[in-house]
Amino acid sequence: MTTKPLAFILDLDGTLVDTLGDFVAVLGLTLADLGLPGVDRGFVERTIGRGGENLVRQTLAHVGAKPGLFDHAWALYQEHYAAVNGAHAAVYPGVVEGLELLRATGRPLAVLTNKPAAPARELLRRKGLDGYFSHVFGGDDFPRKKPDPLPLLKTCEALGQRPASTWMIGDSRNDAEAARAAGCPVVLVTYGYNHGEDIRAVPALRHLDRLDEISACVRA
Ligand SMILES: O=C(O)COP(=O)(O)O
Ligand SMILES: [Mg+2]
Repeated sequence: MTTKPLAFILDLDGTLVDTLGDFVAVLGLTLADLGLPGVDRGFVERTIGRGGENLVRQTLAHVGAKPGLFDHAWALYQEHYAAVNGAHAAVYPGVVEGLELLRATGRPLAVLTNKPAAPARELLRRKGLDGYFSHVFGGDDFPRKKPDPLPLLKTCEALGQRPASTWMIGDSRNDAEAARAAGCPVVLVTYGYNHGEDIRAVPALRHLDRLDEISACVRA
């Protein structure tokens, strides 16, 4: 039996906000600066979710860049990301309604993303979502990122709740693996990015097509 949720941790990219367009634009600008060929949207969609550094590394390898370019590429990427952040991104349908439902439970909500904390907080602010969360943690707030359980355990600690009572809501097996290892029940949304694989194959308490379908889980 799953314990009643006393707190919620939500992923950002692919769960709250569709940021694929931002990643595509930022990588395009970064690669153009480096005189390298661009990458297609499908590649970006399959590769996001493990943090920006991983995305830049995978992209450089994908386009056959010479070794040793990472530091320069990462600096350019971060500069472009700060400028573009949110311009090609949209809050998914059902997210505001879902956050309202979660807020109405009176339980605290946190964001835990692999995106660095500064652009994550700025994106939430630009999209009007920042008011829902007591804590926002990014990929650079802890020594390890999801799918490692450490960031989830630290977020539970900050929320003052045991992992068994803290639900993780995410869009990828990264979130599910981190949650399982931390001991948090997991709910998965079906509309995000899951490394090109069907998220329904990943075990979860529930798979939601919209975040506001969470009402069926929290009402009981
Ligand atoms: O990889 C990223 O930058 C963000 O990923 P997440 O918000 O889905 O954790
Ligand atoms: Mg995600």
